Amino acid sequence: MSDPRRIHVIAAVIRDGQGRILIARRPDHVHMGGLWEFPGGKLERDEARFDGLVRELREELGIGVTEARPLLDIRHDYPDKSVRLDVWLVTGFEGEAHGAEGQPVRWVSSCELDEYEFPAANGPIVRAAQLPERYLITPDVSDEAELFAGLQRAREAGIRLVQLRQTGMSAEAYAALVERVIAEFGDAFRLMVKGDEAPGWAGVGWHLTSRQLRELWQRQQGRPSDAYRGGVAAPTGGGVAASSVVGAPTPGRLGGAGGTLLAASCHNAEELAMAAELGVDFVTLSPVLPTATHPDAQPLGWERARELIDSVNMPVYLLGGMTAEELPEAFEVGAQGIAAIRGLWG
Ligand SMILES: Nc1nc2c([nH]c(=O)n2[C@H]2C[C@H](O)[C@@H](COP(=O)(O)OP(=O)(O)OP(=O)(O)O)O2)c(=O)[nH]1
Ligand SMILES: [Mg+2]
Repeated sequence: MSDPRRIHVIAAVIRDGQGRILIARRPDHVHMGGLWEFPGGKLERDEARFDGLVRELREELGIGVTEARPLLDIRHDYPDKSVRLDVWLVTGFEGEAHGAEGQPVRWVSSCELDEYEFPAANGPIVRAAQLPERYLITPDVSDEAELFAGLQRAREAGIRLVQLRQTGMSAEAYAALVERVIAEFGDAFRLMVKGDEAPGWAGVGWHLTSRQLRELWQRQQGRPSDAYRGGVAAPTGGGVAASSVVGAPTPGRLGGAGGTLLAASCHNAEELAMAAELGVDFVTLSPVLPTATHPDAQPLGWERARELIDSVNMPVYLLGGMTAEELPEAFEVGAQGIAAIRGLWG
């Protein structure tokens, strides 16, 4: 991050009250010209990050930022220049956004982001813009009615990303349960499932255990990308769609294809590096704080979590002792948000 040749760029995912996101088209003659982007530009010498954000959005869109927080901080090396893309989520602003420098701008839904061509570095930014701040992992419950009641409460609480985690079930019983959840909740959730192979339901994502991550990473060495995504059906639309960023580096990439999310559970730098190489859409990192379910595990703590998040270019959900109260701190260390079982099970 301290490399003086790396250009520090502030970019903004601006979200309006209807959840639409503003994108702008870069002029033809500039670096990455003609591609769509999240508005922003180079931080000036000795300028604070938030001040740079405010200045850029005033210059480029004629708006005054009133509410914003860090969303994702990534590094990318283009052949001709290296950038740090310091991306903020802007949820409050004054004025009407317009292309103040004559550039075309467009408000689009998070799914529609997939239809636009962005610079190669933007894959994880598009994903971060599409993913919510809370990731619910379902607890083991004694009966299905309890599970469905909890999912209903989660839907009412605005939770949109859910991992159906039911341990001690046969693969067949689990698959039948997934189908009942899809039938009941449809597009209300972006559903992530566990299992030994990529799920075959349209739009349902696959959350790898760290053991599966390692195995897939080992098998993937020297293999063409997408070798393990066979059987994943085409997206139905709705919910958070994974994007296919044209021009993105594809080696080893598994995530995103066909609108299906790929995620992995990580606990250390090595697992994060494997997840990054596989090109997963997002990860959970745990345990951040001590938890009742894993009393023996050594928690990472906030500062180690910050360092680990800093080392990768993808959205990270912090897991382990998290509740909605920890969200501000999670954002502060650079996380996408929090993942939790009990902490989000209202
Ligand atoms: N603003 C923005 N820049 C991006 C994105 N993705 C991406 O790779 N970049 C790169 C392209 C450029 O090399 C750099 C941003 O520089 P810029 O040309 O927008 O800088 P600026 O607004 O300050 O303009 P200027 O000083 O060159 O006139 O970051 C993105 O989504 N938004
Ligand atoms: Mg700019």
